[in-house]
Amino acid sequence: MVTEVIKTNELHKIDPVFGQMSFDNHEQIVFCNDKDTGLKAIIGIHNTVLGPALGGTRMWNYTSEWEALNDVLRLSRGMTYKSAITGLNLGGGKAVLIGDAKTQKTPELMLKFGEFVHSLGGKYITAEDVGMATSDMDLVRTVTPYVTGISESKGGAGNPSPVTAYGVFMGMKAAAKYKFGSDILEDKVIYVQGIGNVGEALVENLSNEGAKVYIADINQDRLEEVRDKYSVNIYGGDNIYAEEMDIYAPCALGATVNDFTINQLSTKIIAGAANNQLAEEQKHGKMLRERGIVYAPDFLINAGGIINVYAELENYDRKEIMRKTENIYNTTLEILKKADADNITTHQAAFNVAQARIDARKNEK
Ligand SMILES: NC(=O)c1ccc[n+]([C@@H]2O[C@H](COP(=O)([O-])OP(=O)(O)OC[C@H]3O[C@@H](n4cnc5c(N)ncnc54)[C@H](O)[C@@H]3O)[C@@H](O)[C@H]2O)c1
Repeated sequence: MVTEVIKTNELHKIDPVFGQMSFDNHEQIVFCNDKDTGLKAIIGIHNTVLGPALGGTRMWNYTSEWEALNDVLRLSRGMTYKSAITGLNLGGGKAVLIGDAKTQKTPELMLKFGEFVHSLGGKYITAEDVGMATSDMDLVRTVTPYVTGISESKGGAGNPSPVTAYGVFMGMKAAAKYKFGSDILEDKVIYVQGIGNVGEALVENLSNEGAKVYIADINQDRLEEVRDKYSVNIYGGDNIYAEEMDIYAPCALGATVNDFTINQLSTKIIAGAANNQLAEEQKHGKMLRERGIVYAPDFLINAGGIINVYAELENYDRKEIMRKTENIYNTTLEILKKADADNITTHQAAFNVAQARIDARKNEK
């Protein structure tokens, strides 16, 4: 990678970290580098008022360091509010590894990353995210206890994705109840964008309920595999946003609700697993509200995964995990109603509840 050295007399124009829009009073940002393994990672610790900052590690082939930094800042902030609204005693953190998970993720690199996590003494606890598998967390566990999402055979709660998908399914049902008066998804036209770990498990829940499911992904093999397994339809068009549908479920990467897509959207509900679906929370939240599209806040309905990994820290069982995840239905319905009553966006309504919990704890201290 060729990097230009910024001249010191130009530095003031850049404000590379604290000046970023996505920098929202993060407590700590850790840049990790290891020449031998090629590790380049950023750990973002947004807020630890409620507890240690827990959030997954994402490995992605970012086009620039700016993109990686922006991603980790947005993701770690999201974790703060996700844990807060879910009632967990956790703060918000996240890590990104810069590189292609398929070709650059080696055991040595993961171990080195684990050492960096360990050096933070438990202030940040990691788990899996895009580009990571349970086996990677098992490896990290050999160098630090500050990791969750490890396999069941090693005492962990296993892959969180099916639990995340179940929570999204619950949130989607609540949004349907609010919008259509019934939470039955049979015959509803639902587009699932991204059929990875969470997307596939969501498709399973939806097809069991008899929804008319369309799937989209950049991976053709995966599309065929999931279509054959659940008898769903592969989306063959080139602009998913403009398709007439009841529910759009973004389950790939974030920011798909943005200036380019929002006016094309022809859906009644947005409910999916991807983090940070709104490119700009205030602006795009408002635009969705004006257009009458019900948005089930991502950080609220995709909390099943964090509930699952939290169980590893608190030693609660599968039944309790599923009970807490099922409760996403009730919380979502409350938030949608509250947004209406207060005439604010659903994102803002969820955010306010989460922030109030953080503020209350801060005042207790
Ligand atoms: N795994 C969890 O428990 C969990 C928890 C909370 C949130 N999330 C979020 O949910 C999303 C999916 O997570 P995952 O674990 O299933 O990841 P994954 O890597 O298993 O799956 C992502 C899928 O999206 C596809 N994809 C990527 N870019 C795409 C595009 N432009 N259009 C269509 N498809 C595209 C990929 O090919 C892949 O199949 C991520 O945003 C993640 O942060 C996951």
